[in-house]
Amino acid sequence: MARDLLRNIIVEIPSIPGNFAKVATVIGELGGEIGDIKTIKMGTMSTVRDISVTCSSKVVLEQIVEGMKNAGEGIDILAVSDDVMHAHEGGKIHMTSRVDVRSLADLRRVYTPGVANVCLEIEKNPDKARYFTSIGNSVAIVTDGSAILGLGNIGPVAGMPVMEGKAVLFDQFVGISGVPILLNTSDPDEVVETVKHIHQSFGAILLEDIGSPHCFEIEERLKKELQIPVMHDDQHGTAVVTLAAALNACRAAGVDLKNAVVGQIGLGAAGLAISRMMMEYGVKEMWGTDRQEEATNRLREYGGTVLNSVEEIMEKCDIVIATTGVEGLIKPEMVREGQVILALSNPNPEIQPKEALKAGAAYAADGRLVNNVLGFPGIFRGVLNAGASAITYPMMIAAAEAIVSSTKQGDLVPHPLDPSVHQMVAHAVERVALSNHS
Ligand SMILES: NC(=O)C1=CN([C@@H]2O[C@H](COP(=O)(O)OP(=O)(O)OC[C@H]3O[C@@H](n4cnc5c(N)ncnc54)[C@H](O)[C@@H]3O)[C@@H](O)[C@H]2O)C=CC1
Ligand SMILES: CC(=O)C(=O)O
Ligand SMILES: [Mg+2]
Repeated sequence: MARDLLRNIIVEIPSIPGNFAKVATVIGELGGEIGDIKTIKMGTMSTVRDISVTCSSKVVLEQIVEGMKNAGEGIDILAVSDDVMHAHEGGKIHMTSRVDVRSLADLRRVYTPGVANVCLEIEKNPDKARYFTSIGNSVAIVTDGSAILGLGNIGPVAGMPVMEGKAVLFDQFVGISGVPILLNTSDPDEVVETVKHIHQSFGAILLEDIGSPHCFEIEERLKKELQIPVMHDDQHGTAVVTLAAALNACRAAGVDLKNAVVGQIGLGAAGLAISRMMMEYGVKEMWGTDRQEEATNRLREYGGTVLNSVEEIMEKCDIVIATTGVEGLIKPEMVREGQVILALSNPNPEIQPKEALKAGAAYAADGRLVNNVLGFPGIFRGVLNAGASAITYPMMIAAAEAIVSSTKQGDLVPHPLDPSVHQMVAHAVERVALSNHS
């Protein structure tokens, strides 16, 4: 069952050994999953803790809160807060200046008249914009809102929290300024024209949550027509991280990914790119299914094999990847002993990893774990550092291998908050980009 309701429960617990364990047990027994626990006050009589809890519904949440209150004498619930909505109040990003203006001399240096000399220098030598402006460190995060996570075509404004989220990750993980651009058109001609008109403000373009099939034409045309890197993250960022997860699973099982039978359920933006990446890496048996014929035709065009149903993929493949946006599409009885199941749809996977493991899978993960956050920050840092004009398959495979080398033994992927993974990806991509120049 999906546990996508996240709340923070602030609880005061009398300082008696074993009291916290009672509270934690009640949460688990009533279907809640404990995330972060912060100690707000440690007193002699009582301790106040902020416990983040995910559960499946408001009814379950009420039962958990009631159960916690009754877990022991003196236990008091001080507040139940919606931390997620709270974190979004006022938006998550803000443009700030890198220089202080404290004196008239500062003003004249960073603005008029001083700035004019810099403008003329760039006019004489446009390449200098990379050094004297923020352009070379800025990436446009472009969406039309047509495939926001697995929520469907909810429009670009409703998708803004996702774009702001990507901008936060760019900033915090690799120091890139990500600028959301919301387009009120999905027409490929209009999207391409608009991005072409604004691209000079940026060092690269990240396309996000643009649905299939129009995402394919948009990305291909922009890649051809612009001299800066363009990447649709749902396609290639996801493919890089999925390749890394599959390589790690195979490494642990002692098999060669190239000889494994890989099945892809859902051949939209993410699924087709994952299949292409697997074949590019050398996977010989790449099988896929989709409810839309035009999607399966595309897999055939790239050299993959089409199967007729989700059941058939589950029956025949060693590694199964799902990117359909359909919660619960994979039933536990379809899982085969020893299979690797990557159910990557957000916000809710095709099968919960715990259910898949219980049904016999050797490894299982969802889209929270195997997520393009492990790829896109380092990939863009790498190409911006190198001044590259495109993101290529060799760069993406190097990025996947860097993710593999950053993974601790026994894990499928590294922790996204481990800063070294983003640095490793960036270095790997930059190295390949620079070797292409020489
Ligand atoms: N974990 C991660 O890093 C990422 C996860 N995703 C997730 O993948 C999902 C799909 O995203 P996109 O590929 O961008 O969307 P999309 O709309 O381009 O593709 C979805 C595909 O699934 C197919 N599909 C839907 N129901 C199906 C069914 N019952 N059987 C077979 N095929 C079916 C559709 O026909 C379509 O081709 C979303 O939930 C998204 O959150 C996407 C990108 C990254
Ligand atoms: C992670 C992501 O990009 C998605 O689910 O669409
Ligand atoms: Mg996305």
